[in-house]
Amino acid sequence: MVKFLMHGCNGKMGRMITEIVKGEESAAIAAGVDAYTEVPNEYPVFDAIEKCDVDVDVVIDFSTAKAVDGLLDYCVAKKLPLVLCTTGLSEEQLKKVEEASKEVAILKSANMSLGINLLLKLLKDAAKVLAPAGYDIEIVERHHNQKLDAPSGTALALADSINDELDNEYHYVYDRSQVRQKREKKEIGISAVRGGTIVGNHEVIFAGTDEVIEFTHTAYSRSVFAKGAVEAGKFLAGKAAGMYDMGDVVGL
Ligand SMILES: NC(=O)C1=CN([C@@H]2O[C@H](COP(=O)(O)OP(=O)(O)OC[C@H]3O[C@@H](n4cnc5c(N)ncnc54)[C@H](OP(=O)(O)O)[C@@H]3O)[C@@H](O)[C@H]2O)C=CC1
Ligand SMILES: O=C(O)C1=N[C@H](C(=O)O)C[C@H](O)C1
Repeated sequence: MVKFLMHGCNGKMGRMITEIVKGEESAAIAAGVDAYTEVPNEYPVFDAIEKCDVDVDVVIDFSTAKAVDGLLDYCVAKKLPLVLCTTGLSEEQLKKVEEASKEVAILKSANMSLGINLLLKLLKDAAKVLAPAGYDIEIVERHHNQKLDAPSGTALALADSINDELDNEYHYVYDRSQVRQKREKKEIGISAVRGGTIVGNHEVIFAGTDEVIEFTHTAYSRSVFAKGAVEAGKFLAGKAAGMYDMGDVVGL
């Protein structure tokens, strides 16, 4: 039985994971951490990770970027593997994640769904053919009105996957209202829409002369992220220090 510490247990994702883990025979949530502790939970909940003294095997995190520094310190101190799903991390925090991964296993992924992780691969093939043929690349993401970060971590991961394939020669343009010139060839435009309860929608557009190819992924429920996170948690238990990704879990 793999015992999870659910970091951000009372948020939208934390609650979804709590429900999904109930149907698991090989995993359970042993403790939670959340800034919001005014609701009853089936497991002990702490209002700060430093206070958590429950024995666990893996930490699953869906919280907020400002909580990630303390989380990394805790995982390193307790030698705990970490499934890091929070998005919107700063450059400094990303470096801290790399440093921490020298001490513990860290699986960092902006999107735990199978569909997006497959798309990360498919886009490499598309970019290899379409970018040299002069197609412009644009990404549009849509999310609910409670989301803190923009653009989404997934949009950035999709752009990075394409850019890696193109020798990292492309730069990202987030706000065209400030760009008083025509689009450059080697740019990836990234636009964010926020509204209502949209769970998550990502479109990658390759626009050529008289031809457009679009890849679209839509999450209709947070369960696609939650199921991926639970699988990742089970996968990471007992793993050696290092950086892992969802490709390692789903075999991509
Ligand atoms: N990788 C993936 O597949 C996915 C990633 N995400 C990312 O996960 C994160 C959380 O998303 P979501 O669940 O929708 O957000 P929510 O805001 O619904 O949940 C976050 C929870 O974390 C709590 N929190 C705040 N500070 C701390 C702290 N110091 N320690 C522990 N918990 C804290 C919040 O409490 P309070 O509200 O009181 O501040 C809240 O309950 C976001 O960054 C989002 O982008 C989301 C979906 C999928
Ligand atoms: O905040 C969300 O809700 C989501 N965040 C992730 C991101 O920033 O990419 C993943 C998913 O799209 C939902």
